[in-house]
Amino acid sequence: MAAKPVLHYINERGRMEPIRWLLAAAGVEFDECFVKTKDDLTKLRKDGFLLFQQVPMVEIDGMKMVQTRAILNYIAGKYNLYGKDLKERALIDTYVEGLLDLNELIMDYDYLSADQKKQQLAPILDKATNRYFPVFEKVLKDHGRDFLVGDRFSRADVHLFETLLMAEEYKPDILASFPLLQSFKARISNIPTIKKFLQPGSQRKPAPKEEDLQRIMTIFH
Ligand SMILES: N[C@@H](CCC(=O)N[C@@H](CS)C(=O)NCC(=O)O)C(=O)O
Repeated sequence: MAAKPVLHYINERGRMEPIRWLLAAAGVEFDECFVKTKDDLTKLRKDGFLLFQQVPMVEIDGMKMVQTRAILNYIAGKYNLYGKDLKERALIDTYVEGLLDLNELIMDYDYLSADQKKQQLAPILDKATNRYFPVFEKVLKDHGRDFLVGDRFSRADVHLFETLLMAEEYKPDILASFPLLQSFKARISNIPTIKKFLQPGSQRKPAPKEEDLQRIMTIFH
């Protein structure tokens, strides 16, 4: 049996969370080795495990992979979540890049101070509601299938689902004017691997707590 992938990152969602989601969606079990202090990060660097001195790093299939997108691409390709041909892959990439842009806004928001958060939430929610979600509502309408691309579940569905859940944390009724996104969410949440990852006690991470922000910052800066 192949070794489980090992994920090296802080015990927070950040840049690793889409990787956790994709592995979970593919039904792949993984282990996590948390970077808890600056010394832990320094050790990984000294051991030569971080090509650009950064995490996320994922040990998988004998490789020590860095760069979030490269890791996601590998997992998606390996577990058939990357479309049936190059054109589907191009479409999936387009959707995923848009979603990762939005995801990054939310991730950066998670690490702001309480004061900064007050100012920054509205523009992020505005972008989600007026720029990104209408695109996916229209894709679902025009495509008329259960999934965003082709006839099967792909990484685009996983990233959209993850992003919808995150946006709802900050505005629970954010999908009110997107009926197809609501039904998409209900459908995807019933896929067994996704259902499992949604259960309490899974390796899914919540938003970082205010009291942990300072400690997290000292690891990276
Ligand atoms: N492009 C990289 C960016 C990785 C990155 O910025 N990682 C942060 C943690 S989330 C880090 O390791 N920061 C320390 C540093 O850049 O020295 C990726 O997507 O993996």
